[in-house]
Amino acid sequence: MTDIISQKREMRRAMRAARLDHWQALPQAHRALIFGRPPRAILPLIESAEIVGLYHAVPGEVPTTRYAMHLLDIGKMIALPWTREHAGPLAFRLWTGSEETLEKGPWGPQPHMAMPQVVPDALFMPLVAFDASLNRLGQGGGHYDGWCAQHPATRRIGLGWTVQQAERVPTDDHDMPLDAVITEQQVLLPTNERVLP
Ligand SMILES: Nc1nc2c(c(=O)[nH]1)N(C=O)[C@@H](CNc1ccc(C(=O)N[C@@H](CCC(=O)O)C(=O)O)cc1)CN2
Ligand SMILES: Nc1ncnc2c1ncn2[C@@H]1O[C@H](COP(=O)(O)OP(=O)(O)OP(=O)(O)O)[C@@H](O)[C@H]1O
Repeated sequence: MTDIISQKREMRRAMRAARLDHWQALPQAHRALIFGRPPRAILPLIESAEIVGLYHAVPGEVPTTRYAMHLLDIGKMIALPWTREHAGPLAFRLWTGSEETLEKGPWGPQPHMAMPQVVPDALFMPLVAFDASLNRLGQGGGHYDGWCAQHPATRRIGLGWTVQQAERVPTDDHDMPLDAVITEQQVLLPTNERVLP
């Protein structure tokens, strides 16, 4: 086991716990409201996108329900992660925005296999941890890493709570930095510019 792998494992453990604690402390009705719509600062990353990728949040993750509704309202198509099996590669399939059109997948609700597979032009990704250099730590399955490596033109936007910011996320050669991170307190951009959401 290389040092980076064990550092990532330890950071994942600590940050998953911090993420869940933070989420649990928020009143349920407030969680989704905090992330109402993508902040102005990231509009350049999504304005020309026809298809925007989101995710179906699990406990602890930043909720995406309001983003989904907003993106549909402004005429975007939205897509969600889809995998055939646990270890399977990640794909994206279109989503109508209705919970009823989702079915049970290996990792949770996902679009039906009959929905068209698409390549989102911009992708909102759940984070386990991030840092000021826009490095991302995910679940460790390599799902997003693999997909992003094959689709480098897709803009990568991380969603996380401020408590998930690390001093420095350990990185491998395959890790691709994000184009932006949105938290409940700020938007992090590559220039280290800090703006309010
Ligand atoms: N909401 C959501 N959807 C997603 C992801 C995600 O992180 N969040 N994914 C992101 O890739 C993909 C699914 N991959 C996942 C990989 C691992 C775990 C997970 O929960 N892992 C275990 C720990 C596994 C380990 O450390 O060995 C866990 O947290 O208990 C979840 C999803 C696609 N869909
Ligand atoms: N582009 C890639 N090509 C081949 N293997 C990769 C690639 N990206 C990641 N992997 C492999 O996937 C596994 C998980 O990588 P890593 O620990 O960086 O996960 P992560 O970024 O936290 O997770 P995820 O990408 O699922 O959000 C590692 O074994 C890594 O070698």
